[in-house]
Amino acid sequence: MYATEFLDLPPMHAAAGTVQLPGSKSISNRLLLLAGLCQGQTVLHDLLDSDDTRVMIAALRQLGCAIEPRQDGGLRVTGLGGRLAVKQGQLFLGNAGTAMRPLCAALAVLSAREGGSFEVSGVARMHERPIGDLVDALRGLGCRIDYLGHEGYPPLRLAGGNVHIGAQIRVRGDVSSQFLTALLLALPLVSDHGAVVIEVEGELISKPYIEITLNLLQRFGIQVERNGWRRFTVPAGSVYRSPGQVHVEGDASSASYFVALGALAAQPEAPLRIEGVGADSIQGDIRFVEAAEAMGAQVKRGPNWLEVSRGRWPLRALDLDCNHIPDAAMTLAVMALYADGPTTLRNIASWRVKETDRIAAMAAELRKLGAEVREGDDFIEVHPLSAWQPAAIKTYDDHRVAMCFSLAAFNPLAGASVPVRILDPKCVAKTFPDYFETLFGCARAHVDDIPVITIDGPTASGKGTLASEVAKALGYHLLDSGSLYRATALAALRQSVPADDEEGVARLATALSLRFDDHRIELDGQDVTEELRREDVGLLASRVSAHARVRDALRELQLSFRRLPGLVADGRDMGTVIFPQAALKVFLTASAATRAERRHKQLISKGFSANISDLRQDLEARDARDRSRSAAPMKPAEDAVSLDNSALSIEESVQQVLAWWKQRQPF
Ligand SMILES: O=C(O)C1=C[C@@H](OP(=O)(O)O)[C@@H](O)[C@H](O)C1
Ligand SMILES: C=C(OP(=O)(O)O)C(=O)O
Repeated sequence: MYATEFLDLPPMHAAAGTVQLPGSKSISNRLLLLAGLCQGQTVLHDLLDSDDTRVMIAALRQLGCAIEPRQDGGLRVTGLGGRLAVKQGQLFLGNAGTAMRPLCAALAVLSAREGGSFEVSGVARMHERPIGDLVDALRGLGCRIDYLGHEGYPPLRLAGGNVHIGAQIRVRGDVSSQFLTALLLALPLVSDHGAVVIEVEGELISKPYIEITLNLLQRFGIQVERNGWRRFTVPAGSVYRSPGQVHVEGDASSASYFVALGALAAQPEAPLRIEGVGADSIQGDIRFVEAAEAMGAQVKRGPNWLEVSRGRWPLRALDLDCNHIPDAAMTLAVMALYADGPTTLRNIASWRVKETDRIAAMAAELRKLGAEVREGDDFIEVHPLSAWQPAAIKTYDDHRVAMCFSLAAFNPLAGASVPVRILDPKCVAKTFPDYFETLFGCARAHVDDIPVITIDGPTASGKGTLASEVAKALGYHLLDSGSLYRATALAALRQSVPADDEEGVARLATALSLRFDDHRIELDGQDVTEELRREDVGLLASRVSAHARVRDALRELQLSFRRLPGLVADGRDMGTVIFPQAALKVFLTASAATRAERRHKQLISKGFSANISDLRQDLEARDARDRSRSAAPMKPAEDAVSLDNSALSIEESVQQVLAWWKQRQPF
């Protein structure tokens, strides 16, 4: 996951390959609750691992459910058997509507029947998301529920009561379908003395989510009778029965970004393949595919996969009632930028009470890109875009805003070439923590569009640390080019190839088998991270790196580090030879005395003995050799900015480089 302050998406122009979807949020949280309420054990496979499911799991554990990971990746849940194991608790449910609403209903009826008191809360936005209709329905049933903040909103206290199932239970359905879902999931708990009838008042929205609820209840042995969308009956004596093992299908709402991407950027002969959902999905958002087809996507489907490519171009504008696909419809609003006329998405009033006011958020951010947008209480109209502007997209802690706006970075397909900045990209953790990694796995950009920052400088100037910190702050890849020369030197040592055998060392360099993994480096399958830092390896690296053929042999490997979303490369010739077009080149220096001192500290802390003046002599000799070699001598690029960090902390140097970088961005 990118936990950076922002993530800059360079202009991208194509997509291909295969995407594996994370599990469905709606299915995962329903299954967790059902497994938690029923008797015995249930093993859940391919469950979504994200903020929304983590809060649900944590809450169920607090309530006494044993939830353990299995060796095969499944999660074993031991249910409560419909009874409270714990009578008190304070549960934090983040911003997960699928945890807040159903857990409230379950705890309200359980505490009313068995006694107990539970406080449920969430993030600040959750305390602005309505729950009054559900509370009214549960109070009508005899549950005692107190508002701890504002009337109609969490946090709540669920504190006993006296359940009487006689009259019908009424619930409004026009603000969120999750209130009805919550009742359907919880009311089997009180069906022992008779059937429970739920009447829906007002127009029920987001109906397909009710179908998911009914489908999963059925898997747990509960057959709800349904009369249209008005009346639902939980039969008398309904008891949750574990199906033993359940598999969670991929998330259809998460699929929407890749279906859209295929429609925009995948060629028919190499469609984007999406695995995890398909024609057999029980999620309503699978019908996003039809909307994408209406806009021009070409889609092939199997039971649990989709293959999507561009059909019609530009996309065909759409006028669509999106009530049945409230979440995926946000993706259409960004696709609309690539259409042949204004697209109108209707009947989406519920957008206003979700992770943020989504109609307002989409309108504001689309306008930042330059789009003309009209919004009303329950619709949004988006015009296609011709004059794209680079924009820093605010994401309002809303995963879907972050994910759908990533599609705006494909503006080269509409004749533009501007980057898109996604602020606070970690908000995708709600349902798809690895969204951007997945996107970069299948998106393509022209190599010249992928930003590079080079940091060159002499030994012990601190460029490795600086580069690594800058890369971390921007979410970019890191190339420590020195490590490639060190690895070549180590290979030469191991295979007894003399350092002055240019041909022999170059052959080794060409055939290096290296693997980089989270700051560790493997040579021939063996972790050599520490060995590469040895002084003798460093000195030998300086010698072998003077050979032009060795440098040539490592060139392609270095270039291959330039991948989405960007690269920070450190070394001695990054800005002069390997990435001469880099947008920011830093030449880092520090006095020889400072560098010798740093190296000395480093060695002592690792338990090696060292002498400062010897170290200083060594590094001055090395500087001289690096500067005077004929192949790619170490020198600042003409357009490099110099940074002498002798008197700077690491943090200060990092901030300086980031400030230079930000100045060069168009946002
Ligand atoms: O029941 C569910 O799993 C959901 C129902 C929908 O909410 P509304 O019914 O509030 O539209 C949807 O937006 C949400 O992401 C998940
Ligand atoms: C509305 C959403 O979430 P929640 O389940 O919290 O309602 C969503 O995921 O788009």
